[in-house]
Amino acid sequence: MAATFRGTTPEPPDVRPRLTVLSGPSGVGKSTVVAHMRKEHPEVWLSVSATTRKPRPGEKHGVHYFFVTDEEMDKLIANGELLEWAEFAGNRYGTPRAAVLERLEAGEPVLLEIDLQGARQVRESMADAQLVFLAPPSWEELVRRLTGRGTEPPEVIERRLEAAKIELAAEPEFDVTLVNTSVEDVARELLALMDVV
Ligand SMILES: Nc1ncnc2c1ncn2[C@@H]1O[C@H](COP(=O)(O)OP(=O)(O)OP(=O)(O)O)[C@@H](O)[C@H]1O
Ligand SMILES: Nc1nc2c(ncn2[C@@H]2O[C@H](COP(=O)(O)O)[C@@H](O)[C@H]2O)c(=O)[nH]1
Repeated sequence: MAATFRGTTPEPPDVRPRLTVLSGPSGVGKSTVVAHMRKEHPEVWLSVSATTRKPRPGEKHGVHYFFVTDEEMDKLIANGELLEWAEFAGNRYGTPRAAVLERLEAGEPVLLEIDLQGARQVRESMADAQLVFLAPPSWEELVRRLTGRGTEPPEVIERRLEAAKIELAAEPEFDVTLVNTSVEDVARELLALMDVV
């Protein structure tokens, strides 16, 4: 299992945090890992974010995101309905607060897949959250994955890669780093960190 941990394999804490945040540069494979993990462990509850980004082909409202207008996002923010929110590569994204708190209250394992700015906000508001950084095996592989996904035009890829440089530099702020060489290995390690298996 230690194969994809960078640095020392962390000791399991005595009391596991129940909220886990998965972050990492765009294209590193966060959604792929989470989808793989939830196929076998649907009991892991993944927060569905609100975003002003337009849906990609195949993305469904309420499943992949709540796709909202700028005005709707303004209201969510103004009404304090988001646990955290950030602007990323020209769009806004945020985590609906109520659903997360309900699931935590019910004692369920809760996962957020969000960017660095959001992870920092969660660290501030929920000190016992576990912050996991997903790193690419190399910069070249990150570029290959983001480009190869084929969902963004070149100028958006450029913006995301600029953001990726900042995100990669912030790796030491996280509790654990997993290197996404193998989706299966990382999914298994994430489940273990969440105390699901
Ligand atoms: N371990 C891996 N090896 C090879 N390719 C991978 C691996 N993990 C993910 N990928 C591929 O990399 C691309 C990006 O993955 P994914 O969309 O999951 O990234 P992401 O981190 O969720 O991106 P974003 O933050 O932009 O939403 C996809 O085409 C996916 O199939
Ligand atoms: N701070 C937040 N970041 C979020 C949230 N939901 C998703 N994200 C992150 O945005 C980027 C881009 O996502 P994409 O779907 O457009 O590729 C990526 O890093 C996501 O993790 C959120 O609620 N808050």
